[in-house]
Amino acid sequence: MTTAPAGATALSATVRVPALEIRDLVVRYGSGRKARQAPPAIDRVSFDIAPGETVGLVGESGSGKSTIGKAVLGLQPPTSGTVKLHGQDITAMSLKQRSRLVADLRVVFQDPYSSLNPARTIGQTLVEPLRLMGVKGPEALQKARAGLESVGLPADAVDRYPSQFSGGQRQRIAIARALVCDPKVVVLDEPVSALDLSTQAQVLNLLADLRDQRGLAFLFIAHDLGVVRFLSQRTVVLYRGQVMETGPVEAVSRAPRHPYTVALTAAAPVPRPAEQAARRAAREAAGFGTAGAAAPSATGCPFVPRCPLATDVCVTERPPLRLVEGTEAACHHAERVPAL
Ligand SMILES: Nc1ncnc2c1ncn2[C@@H]1O[C@H](COP(=O)(O)OP(=O)(O)OP(=O)(O)O)[C@@H](O)[C@H]1O
Repeated sequence: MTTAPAGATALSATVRVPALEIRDLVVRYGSGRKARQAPPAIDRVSFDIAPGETVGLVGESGSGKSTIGKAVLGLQPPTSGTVKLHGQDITAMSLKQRSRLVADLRVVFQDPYSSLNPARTIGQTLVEPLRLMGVKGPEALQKARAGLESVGLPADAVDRYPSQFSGGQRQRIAIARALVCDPKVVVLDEPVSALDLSTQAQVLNLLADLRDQRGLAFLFIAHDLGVVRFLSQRTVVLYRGQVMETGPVEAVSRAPRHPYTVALTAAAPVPRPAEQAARRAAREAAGFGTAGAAAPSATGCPFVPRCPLATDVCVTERPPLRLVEGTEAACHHAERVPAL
């Protein structure tokens, strides 16, 4: 993680301010007593992203990935905690103040078919965010044309409509729209999951090149580690709104230290059937997929009902993140987690 310790003034000149800093984020949906009693959708999540870095946010459906993305983009107000963009707390800003950040913080959504307005030309779509920044007329059009070229599309695509492009090309247009304002942080919400495998690889390569050329910070949201591994330096594994494990993506993928990461990795499809079968067998031999020994509890680890390693302490005490062999895992039994 890239944060300086509190009060580290002498060091501050040499410590890079993270592009994005999330601290103790809690998000609850709804209001009233029932909502307050239910577990929050996001429960005390913290992580940073440095300029030029990609952090992959992974977890099963419903784990809270999109909610974190929405909180970062200001689409869902946090219940508590902070989200800082280049050191500025954006959760405390008014809508007017936030609108000035429109250029610094952008998003690419999953579905390139529904995210582009079919009735607008590509030029109109790309010029819109520039107009909000006060860039208009020929200058805006020139930026739109340059934006298309930067994602490998011809500049004259400005005159065409989304229906004239394939899924991969549309996702390139969505990336051009996100980058046309020269942002610092981009939320990539499952940006390749609607594309076929070879197109996925091309779009991921393009994103990596653009990140490296421009020093962009990416928050890359995906269901499994396999996809984020290609683009991310670090990963945050989420389950029921809590961070289960975080660390360098290679270490977390190769030797996970949380039983949930093991289950998630073993469940992800791999191109070689023999490897897939071996992973499934290892996972079943370790007891994953069967009910754990202990019952779930509001105070303990949320993975207890599915965890083959769970003991009494897991029911009563929420395990803090701790460093175990190169990754940080929130597991009382991280040392006993079987190898993949
Ligand atoms: N608008 C909402 N109102 C109430 N609950 C919501 C709302 N949006 C999400 N949730 C709940 O918050 C939790 C986290 O959902 P979220 O969509 O962030 O998960 P996710 O990991 O992004 O899932 P997916 O991969 O399916 O998009 C889930 O329990 C979900 O039911």
